[in-house]
Amino acid sequence: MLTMNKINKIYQTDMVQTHALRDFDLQVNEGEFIAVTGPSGSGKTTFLNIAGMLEPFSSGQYLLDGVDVGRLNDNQCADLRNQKIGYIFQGFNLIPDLNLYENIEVPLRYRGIKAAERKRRVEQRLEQVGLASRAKHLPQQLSGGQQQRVAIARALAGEPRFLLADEPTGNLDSLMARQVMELLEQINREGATIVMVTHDSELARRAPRNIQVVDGQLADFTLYQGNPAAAVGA
Ligand SMILES: Nc1ncnc2c1ncn2[C@@H]1O[C@H](COP(=O)(O)OP(=O)(O)OP(=O)(O)O)[C@@H](O)[C@H]1O
Repeated sequence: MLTMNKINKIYQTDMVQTHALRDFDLQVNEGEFIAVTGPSGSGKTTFLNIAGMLEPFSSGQYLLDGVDVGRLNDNQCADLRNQKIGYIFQGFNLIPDLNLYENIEVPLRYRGIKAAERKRRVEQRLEQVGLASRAKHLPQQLSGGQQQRVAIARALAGEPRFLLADEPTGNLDSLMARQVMELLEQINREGATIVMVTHDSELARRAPRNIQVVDGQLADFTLYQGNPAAAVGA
């Protein structure tokens, strides 16, 4: 589904150059659920943003379902992203003037989904994250954890085949974090491929595949649970 070959990302700011990803290689197969861990500043968010086509890379090749992302223009990138990718942002990215219902509905409008289907999806996802009674509330009227759940509902409403999540449980207590993890596991069983960045080692261990980013590269250590054969490339 996703193949990255020798991806490099260099940020240039004033006098400072940061090599955030170095010859980054990764293959993600359809239906996988991968947890990404690693030290702060090691490049996890950069990798996720590039995978989600939210920022360009400096060199290398990124194939998504066989499409060479580096050859697409901005509009083509946006189309592909809309079709295939859901993204749960670290900072929620909710629109402050819209209520919860509207926040979840916005990306569905962009995709041209009809009103009745939009209503069905928004209500289903609000229910699923336990916020159905808050549909008319504005984001500022919610706690950080509740806003995080809205951001998750918004990503899931798009029914993406490929879900990228940056610290989706970062603002949640441990009970809510487990519930979010169960939600992601359910979405994964329903067919979505998931890549989740997390600092929570307990949650990471629940994912069938763990990868670690260190200094902009995949660490040699890559732990596979439940499928030891995969660890040796079999
Ligand atoms: N927009 C940017 N401009 C310049 N440098 C950046 C930018 N974004 C990230 N970096 C740098 O790239 C490196 C990797 O950052 P990144 O956010 O990908 O790390 P991370 O592993 O997600 O960190 P954390 O776990 O703290 O969120 C860091 O050195 C960071 O300072």
